[in-house]
Amino acid sequence: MDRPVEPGHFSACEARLDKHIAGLCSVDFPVAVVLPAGGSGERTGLLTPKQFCTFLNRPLISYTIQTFERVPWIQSIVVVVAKESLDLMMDIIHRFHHRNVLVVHGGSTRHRSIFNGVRALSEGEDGTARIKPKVVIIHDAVRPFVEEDFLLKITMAAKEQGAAGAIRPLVSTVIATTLEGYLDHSLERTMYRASEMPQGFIYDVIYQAYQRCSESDFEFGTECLHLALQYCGTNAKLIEGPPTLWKVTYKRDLAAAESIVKETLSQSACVVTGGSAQATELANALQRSMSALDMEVDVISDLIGDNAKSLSKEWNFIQVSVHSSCFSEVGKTLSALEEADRALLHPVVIIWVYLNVSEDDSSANKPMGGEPAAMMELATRAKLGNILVYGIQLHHSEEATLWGRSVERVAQMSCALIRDRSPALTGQLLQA
Ligand SMILES: Nc1ccn([C@@H]2O[C@H](COP(=O)(O)OP(=O)(O)OP(=O)(O)O)[C@@H](O)[C@H]2O)c(=O)n1
Ligand SMILES: O=P(O)(O)OC[C@@H](O)[C@@H](O)[C@@H](O)CO
Repeated sequence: MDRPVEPGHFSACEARLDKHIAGLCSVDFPVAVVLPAGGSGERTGLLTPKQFCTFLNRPLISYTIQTFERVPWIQSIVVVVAKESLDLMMDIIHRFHHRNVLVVHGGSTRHRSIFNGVRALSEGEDGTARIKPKVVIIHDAVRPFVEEDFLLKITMAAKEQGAAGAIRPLVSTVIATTLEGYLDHSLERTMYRASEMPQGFIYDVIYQAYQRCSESDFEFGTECLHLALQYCGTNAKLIEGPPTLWKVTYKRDLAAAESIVKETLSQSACVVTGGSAQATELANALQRSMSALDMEVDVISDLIGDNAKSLSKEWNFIQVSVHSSCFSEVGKTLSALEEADRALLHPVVIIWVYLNVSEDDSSANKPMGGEPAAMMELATRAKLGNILVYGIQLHHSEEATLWGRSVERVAQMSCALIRDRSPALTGQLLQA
């Protein structure tokens, strides 16, 4: 059953098409994507199909959809899911504000699912005709890491050749076995490549290939490029892709995918000083220490005016406070991030660094302004909005060596909190 996601679906597509005509994109013909996501993910050993397994509070398929949504010359995305997952898929589209996505139900095999998706691009369930794309990209929904420039290569090659596919070198030798389970012979590895995704096709090529292929193809086949050659005489252009094209197949691949996303979120941080001299001194010292830890740090006084642009491009904020009533400063950053809906797709980190500048050493380890309970309350509210708030307290020292060590500890703790993004430590008051 087709589930048009929202009114204006095709008008949004036409708007994107206008962008092509305006020459703002290098692709001047309609392109659509089919994401087969109707499998059960048996090889993960998990009850939840891998495309719906979550990491960093989002299901795997949402990362893949987001990847394609960011490509301006792709008009629409068809997601093919099992009938029992239709409602879950609609909920994911709604929760993460995915647009230009059409959901159709899959089949008992990958080829059947893909054909359902391809067909939906030219005909509605009630048989009404739809504006079919010139090129259709087919990409497994469990391959979240694909770059726009490679998609462009595949798309342009498909337009020229009729079909194109991503390949990768084999990492293990392929051998032929006897019926008794012994080695028959090994294949010359340099003669072979692994067929990956994305693949691209002139729409009519893949549509006709599926119309002509056999039941055996539908039941046992795994290669769309083969169908194009076998049934349409279209020989695909093969393009070696980057190593990021791998497919989530086993449970460990989900952990690998989470690690890659965390790494992309942890490249930089923005230190907000509030303008005080001591906070700025600490921020500049942190910038030096954290850059030595491969974290690029920007230092600003506040998040208003021109500085507000940091809210829409940064995933990590370090708020340095020297006043006892410091919650209000973190509260302001929190409200600005919530207002910008910044944490919709990825968790945002706020590290609240309380620099105790009092001369009285006895106050060195007293809790920062306000009670830790208030800190925990603020962090608990923030976590509901996918914003992770951590606290670090340090005492300002005039003694250079002591001060240097404190700054280094804050830098290391901040990098660790940003890179790990653990919900478990939110609201904690750590001592540097
Ligand atoms: N009937 C099917 C089977 C698979 N797929 C999709 O095809 C892609 C690649 O297939 P694969 O990695 O084999 O996924 P599963 O079939 O789910 O995995 P398994 O073989 O471990 O069950 C996945 O996005 C999967 O959801 C599909 O749309 N319809
Ligand atoms: O074989 P699986 O069902 O694990 O996954 C599908 C893959 O085979 C497929 O994505 C590529 O080989 C390209 O055709």
